[in-house]
Amino acid sequence: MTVLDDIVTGVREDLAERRRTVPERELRQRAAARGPAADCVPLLRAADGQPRIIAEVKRASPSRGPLAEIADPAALAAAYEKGGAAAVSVLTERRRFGGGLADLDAVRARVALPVLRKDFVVDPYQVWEARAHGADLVLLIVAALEQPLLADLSALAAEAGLTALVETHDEAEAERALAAGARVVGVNARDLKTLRVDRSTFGRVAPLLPADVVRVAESGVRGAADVARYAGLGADAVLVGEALVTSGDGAGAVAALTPGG
Ligand SMILES: O=C(O)c1ccccc1NCC(=O)[C@H](O)[C@H](O)COP(=O)(O)O
Repeated sequence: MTVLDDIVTGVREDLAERRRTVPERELRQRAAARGPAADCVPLLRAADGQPRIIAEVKRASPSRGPLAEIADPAALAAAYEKGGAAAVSVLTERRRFGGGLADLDAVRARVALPVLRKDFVVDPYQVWEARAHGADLVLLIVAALEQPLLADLSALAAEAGLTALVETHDEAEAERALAAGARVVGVNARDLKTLRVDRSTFGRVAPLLPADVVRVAESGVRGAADVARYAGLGADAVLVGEALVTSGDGAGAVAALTPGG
């Protein structure tokens, strides 16, 4: 079993439990009551050659184990906002990342920025759940989804008013993301089988993406030099987790990623 399979198995078990407590129709009502989500495409497009920073609330990970005690995720998100982040990503997967919907609720209540629900979305229920809890964006991982389900979840995200960040790891997955209608495509440098980070992945995959697609470089960003290199390769936005949560200064660490920005 791959790490991804293992994570998704746990996600499905946790999801079954939540579904017993909160029916999907209630989530749809709560999503509708939220009103429109942020229009994320323009907000994530690079401006004047400066990529946007998507700053992540990440407690732990399969590749690195526990990363940081985040006692107050809302305060961390507010620090990211102060430092100039364009959006906040919140990992809501519980078993391997230590996250949860409570983190999403707390962050949503504190910041005005677009918020990404970062999870392993494999069921329409999770899309409604994302919007019901105030997310503006939802992650769809191509490697975790057969093409018809990827297309269905992309369409459902749009119906729920969410922007889908469709995550890819190679050229074939980029083709699948585009075929599913993605307008925001992530290229994740972390291989989901080995968990190794290969920062050359973005340079191979991004040229396949049309100019009107927002390109997001994900994972393994250690500092401003990595951000600048991704900017040179055409990244609109860069998603950063570990380097920020381990910095001890969320605002300063975000600001330092784009020193000229
Ligand atoms: O972070 C992991 O170990 C991981 C393992 C398996 C699937 C996903 C994983 N991470 C999710 C992410 O995509 C990252 O949290 C995100 O891109 C930020 O990465 P980093 O800056 O390297 O923390």
